[in-house]
Amino acid sequence: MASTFKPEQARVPPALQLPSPPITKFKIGLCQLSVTADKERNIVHARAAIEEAAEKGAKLVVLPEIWNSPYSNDSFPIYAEDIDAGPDASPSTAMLSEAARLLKITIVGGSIPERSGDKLYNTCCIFDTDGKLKAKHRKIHLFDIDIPGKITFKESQTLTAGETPTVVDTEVGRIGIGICYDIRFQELAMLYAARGAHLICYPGAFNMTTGPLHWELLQRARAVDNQLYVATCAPARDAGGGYVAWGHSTLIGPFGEVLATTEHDEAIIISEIDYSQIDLRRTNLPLEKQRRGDLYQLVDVQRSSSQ
Ligand SMILES: NC(=O)CC(=O)C(=O)O
Repeated sequence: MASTFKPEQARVPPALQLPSPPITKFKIGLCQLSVTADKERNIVHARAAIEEAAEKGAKLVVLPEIWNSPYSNDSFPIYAEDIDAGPDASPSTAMLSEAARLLKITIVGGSIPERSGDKLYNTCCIFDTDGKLKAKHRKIHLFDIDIPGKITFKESQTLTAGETPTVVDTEVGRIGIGICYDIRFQELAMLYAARGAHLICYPGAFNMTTGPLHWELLQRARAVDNQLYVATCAPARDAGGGYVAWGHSTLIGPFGEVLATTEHDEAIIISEIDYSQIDLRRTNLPLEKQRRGDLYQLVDVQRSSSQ
């Protein structure tokens, strides 16, 4: 079969010059929240946590994956909101927008089940300091796994996968977004690095089987391979819930170092990000210059098809 693939067009250029965001040193707040079956309570609770993080100096606040609903295929259709239909149809994102505007902070709003037409997505909304919705990331890689006797979960029973990687320019830098299972796919993180991201945020809800072995390992791998910051935010553990989350929200630096983390209870992590560390580590280890583009290359499908 004839191929239309043109490697010379698809080649990813060396990592972009890092853009200069308005602030390069700031506090991030990771709100590891308890989530219940009561959506209204979840919204009020998330708002209080965002306010507390902002009070403690956070300029960027990150929420967990699926923070307004239990994490289950039965719940997704019931709790889903039509984000594009405006604040009345989406009380969860209306709250995030208002909080971002009033507190003048950037919010990476974890994720909620989104209804769009007859489809459901696992969607993260990013709000700017003026409360505007800057971007929406729909989980690209659905969590379909089967580890017999341990955990079987198939998000694809109810959810549709997103089609677009998301990189967004904010007051606190260029941020790439992934949701939970997206962290397992290193190409996505490489793509974000090539597009000049300073930070990748992964709202995520790993579980008691994969969490202990993979959660921190994957975060550190994404950070050290791409020499950027990685922030994750998980729900707090409910040992009696249907899906038991691993917790352990974390901030990783561009040298692969754990800068801040927590266990599985509710917590608000406040930690400092300093983007000068990215330049420092890229000078110490000039991986980008040493990459053997003559032997292997990453393909940015979107960029190559728009050329
Ligand atoms: N819940 C997820 O999307 C991912 C996860 O738990 C895993 O990859 O393990």
